[in-house]
Amino acid sequence: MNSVEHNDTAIVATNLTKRYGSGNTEVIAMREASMTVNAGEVVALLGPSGSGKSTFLTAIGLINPPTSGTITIRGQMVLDGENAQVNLRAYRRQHIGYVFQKSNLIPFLSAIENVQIAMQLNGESKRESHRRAMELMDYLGVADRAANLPSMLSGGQQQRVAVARALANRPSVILADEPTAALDGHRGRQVMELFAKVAHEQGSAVIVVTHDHRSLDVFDTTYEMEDGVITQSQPQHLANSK
Ligand SMILES: Nc1ncnc2c1ncn2[C@@H]1O[C@H](COP(=O)(O)OP(=O)(O)OP(=O)(O)O)[C@@H](O)[C@H]1O
Repeated sequence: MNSVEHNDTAIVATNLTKRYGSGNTEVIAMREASMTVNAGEVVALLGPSGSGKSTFLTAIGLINPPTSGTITIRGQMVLDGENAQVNLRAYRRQHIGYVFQKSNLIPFLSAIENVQIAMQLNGESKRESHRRAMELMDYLGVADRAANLPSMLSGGQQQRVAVARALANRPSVILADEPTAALDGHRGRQVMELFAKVAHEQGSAVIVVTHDHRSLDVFDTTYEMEDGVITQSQPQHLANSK
């Protein structure tokens, strides 16, 4: 058990700053960006292209550490600036589900094997991982493509398999970078609703970077990023009640 049963704060990002390059070519992609997400909360992060959203998400996902600032997940500090406080690879595999802008499926594995492997790496049996992968793919409307290689699926289908893979280990943190960009409006909304359902039912903390303003009512909280700075927008339920 982790050390946090008493505390429902899932993610605390404090004053994250990220500098790429140096001297003339230095880019400050995040400036003292902070965000707290509770277990069971689903959050949208909006902002123009280049504002730093992917940089923020990959920092929380323990893929691209910040230059400075701290990230605490489930009560445990995992990154202090660039310094790892845990085994990042193992931590990521167990606790974080990540959906990238592109699906990043393994090209030589079938769709269902791509979902199963996430569970098998965590020690799940072949049989149980197959059962859960099928259940998730069914839920996402791609069960009939289970045996196909990613190259035989449409972009939207590949992305739905990637969402299934991210949910497979019931992670406590789910991060998605424009997961619905390749989907039509209806499917896109379904995926957003699925994230909200997983957050509310499973207690995961979910952050979704999105440009899709049509589905914002699905989210508990909306943040905006501009020039590397994050601000919280008006709480969604208040905006909706106008
Ligand atoms: N590896 C890198 N090296 C140098 N600069 C980078 C790197 N990655 C991102 N940047 C710069 O950091 C800034 C923030 O980029 P980031 O990808 O985080 O923005 P974004 O809001 O996710 O954009 P988009 O919506 O277009 O995906 C941009 O100015 C970008 O050019």
